[in-house]
Amino acid sequence: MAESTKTFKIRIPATSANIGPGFDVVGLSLSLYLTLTVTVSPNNARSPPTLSYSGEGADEVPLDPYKNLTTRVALYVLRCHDVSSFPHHLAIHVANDIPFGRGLGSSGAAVIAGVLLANELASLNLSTSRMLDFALMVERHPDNVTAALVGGFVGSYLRDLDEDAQARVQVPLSEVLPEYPPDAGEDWGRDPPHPPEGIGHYICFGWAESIKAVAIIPKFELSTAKARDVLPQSYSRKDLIFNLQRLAVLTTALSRSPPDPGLIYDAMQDRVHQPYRKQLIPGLPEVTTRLTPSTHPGLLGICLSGAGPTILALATGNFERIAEDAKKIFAEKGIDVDWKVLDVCEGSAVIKDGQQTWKAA
Ligand SMILES: Nc1ncnc2c1ncn2[C@@H]1O[C@H](COP(=O)(O)OP(=O)(O)OP(=O)(O)O)[C@@H](O)[C@H]1O
Ligand SMILES: N[C@@H](CCO)C(=O)O
Repeated sequence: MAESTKTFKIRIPATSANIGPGFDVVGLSLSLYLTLTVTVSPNNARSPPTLSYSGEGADEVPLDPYKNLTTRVALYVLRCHDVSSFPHHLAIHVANDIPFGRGLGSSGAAVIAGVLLANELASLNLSTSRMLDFALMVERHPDNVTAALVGGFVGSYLRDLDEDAQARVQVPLSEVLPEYPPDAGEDWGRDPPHPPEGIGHYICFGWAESIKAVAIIPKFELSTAKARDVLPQSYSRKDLIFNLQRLAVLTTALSRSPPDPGLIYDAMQDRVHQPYRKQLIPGLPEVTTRLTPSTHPGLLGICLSGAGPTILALATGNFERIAEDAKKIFAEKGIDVDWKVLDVCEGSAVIKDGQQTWKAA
């Protein structure tokens, strides 16, 4: 029987990590998506995969599948399962709503897209936990990738690994995602570093339905690497306790209906990353202190989204005023912003013939 064309979509949400005190711990999936439309045609003649992009990042992202983050991650996962190349006649169109380098988890989404792509192309049937292992070999903090994969408001940690497993997760990223030569063929390279089992563990928290996220997105990029470089290597006991106390309260406070603005506003304060990042984001201290539940009824709390520069305001109403007032403060610093009101949404999905065929379990 002749094989038919295989088509499916992969949809990954944006994410906001940290939510104030939960640096590298909590993430929230938001209703802005990276969508891949994948077609594999039934033709055995050798042909390289083709990649096209529309939307955010379309003018800067590499379209060479051996250089693009999503397809390189897919190839890594395939090679770990003895599949040495992409299928012939593979075409991928990426429609992207998630702006690059803004603190909305664009790289985490691209990595999860690569893992799901490999899982579908080679029918690997990986568990959610194993998918997370592969993602964590590439993006080494768990907050964005976990929230992108499983969805909702999620807390995660990296397990203390034994010596051998620890060495495996610490291999340089260049070995996990090598620079493939242009004519990378079936026999390319040596065995890739396989992830140990169960690198990351997570739990999904509740989320009060009335809470939406206002993303105030400055029109400049800040790479996560640069925003991590400004952080200190160690912290005082006082600052760590400050964050731990707030995070413990925040994870439950955001699940309660009606939400308590006084409690949430305080619980979203942070002393671990935001104070150090203000030098990279003009307007950050002003926006996060001048907008409060008293000045802007409906506002619950306000923080840096991920590594920034986006500001995340959690609110039950008054969205436009919150966003426009934040915009005015940024304008005083000469920074133009876009803003969007987003819902907390489900995690990643694979869709065939309009039906969802995979979601995290
Ligand atoms: N859809 C995509 N396809 C390919 N590469 C991407 C895609 N999205 C992001 N990237 C790569 O990831 C880089 C941005 O990653 P970075 O970690 O600096 O920021 P971010 O993930 O948007 O923010 P944060 O981690 O703070 O939420 C882009 O410059 C690009 O190289
Ligand atoms: N927790 C990470 C999220 C960005 O990817 C950070 O703030 O650096």
